[in-house]
Amino acid sequence: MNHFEYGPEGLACEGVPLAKIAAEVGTPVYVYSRATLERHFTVFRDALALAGVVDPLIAYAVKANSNVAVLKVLGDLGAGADTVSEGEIRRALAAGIPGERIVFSGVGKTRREIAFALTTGVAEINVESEPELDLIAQVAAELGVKAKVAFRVNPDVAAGGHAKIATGKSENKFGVSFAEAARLYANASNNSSLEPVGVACHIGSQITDLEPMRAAFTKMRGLVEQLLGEGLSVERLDLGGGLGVPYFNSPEPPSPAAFAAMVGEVTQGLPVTLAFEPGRVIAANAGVLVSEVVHVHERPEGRKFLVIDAAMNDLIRPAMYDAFHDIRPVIQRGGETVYDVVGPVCETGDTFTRDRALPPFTTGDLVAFMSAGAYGAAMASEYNTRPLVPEVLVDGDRYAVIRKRPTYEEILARDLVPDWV
Ligand SMILES: Cc1ncc(COP(=O)(O)O)c(C=O)c1O
Ligand SMILES: N[C@@H](CCCC[NH3+])C(=O)O
Repeated sequence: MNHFEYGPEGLACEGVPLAKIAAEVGTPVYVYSRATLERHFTVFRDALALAGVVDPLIAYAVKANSNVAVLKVLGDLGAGADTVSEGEIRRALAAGIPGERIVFSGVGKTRREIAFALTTGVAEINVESEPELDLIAQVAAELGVKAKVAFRVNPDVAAGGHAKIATGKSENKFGVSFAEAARLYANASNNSSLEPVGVACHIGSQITDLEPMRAAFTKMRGLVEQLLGEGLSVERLDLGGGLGVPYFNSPEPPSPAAFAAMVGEVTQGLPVTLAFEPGRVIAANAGVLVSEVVHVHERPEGRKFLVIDAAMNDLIRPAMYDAFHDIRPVIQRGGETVYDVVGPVCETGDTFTRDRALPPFTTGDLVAFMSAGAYGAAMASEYNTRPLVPEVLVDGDRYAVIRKRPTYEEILARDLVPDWV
């Protein structure tokens, strides 16, 4: 079931034409389908259940799309939250996701963030290095609490995909080395301020091949068995996120069912519960970015630029990772023209695509960037003082603005000019 389909009024999200949202909210605007978010989460959850994974913690990776309304849709279905900052923990809590379903990851958690996480009773703080373990123990001792920690282990497995988002090799900054994990786990078990609850791994994002995951998870299984064999208590194995999604021209990723079957095989009989941190697979294809054509600029040398009102600050994935997003006309039409699609920001990198065959456009036409629900709005900025792009959630025939576009007054009020300037 696809919730972004053409109807009589052009491309629609569920029952709401994107042209209607663009007219009422303005462009650029992110539009998300509640039904798709729910379907992606339940497909992931049901696939795990079918593969025999009992009672997993599915901690949605908040970084993919951190709007509180989106978190609430997922939280209401039982999702937990994988977070990487105090801000993300606060968002998850605001969406009603309880501390016991929150995982706190990240290589540079500060003293303040650790203290905040401990007071909210998160399910596990994923420890990424030995100095961090020491800091967590110190903060927990000061607060008089026992910190539940899991060790994020770097399995030294290459996951393929873009180098900027690979995390599972020992040259990357993430996680403690596989060789150190057992020693650190044992040390933590002897520290009265720490309660080691498990081990975790996450080898990268937009992974389209199950084999590196299988290799990493098999190593993690070995580690759990080793720890249990040493008489240590291990409750949870967190297998991270990273499952890829179809971006139209990309290699077809494994389905959640194939992923879950592989997980079921690798972890069969292991006496621990499993946790997962899926982000993109839940949110990417639940959202689009709608933008309006500002000009069509044709050079005498032949290149045609489609200048639109969205820019790299609104959707940075093409500029940052050379990512491909399918671009569709909101109103279908025939014919084909080859365009470079660019935004108004003064950087050559503000190019969404080059030499893309699209239907012919004129000023005022609307385009939709597909698969933009993950790492779209969440990575947006106000570069060039372009107001942060608004977000809309569609539910059947109705929609709500779930993040409003800031006014220029609000933007300017954040800058404080001291009286000595
Ligand atoms: C620790 C951790 N967990 C989960 C995720 C979510 O990844 P994805 O959106 O690829 O599922 C990431 C980002 O790659 C991450 O760094
Ligand atoms: N932001 C990246 C993914 C990074 C994953 C975060 N660990 C993207 O858009 O593809």
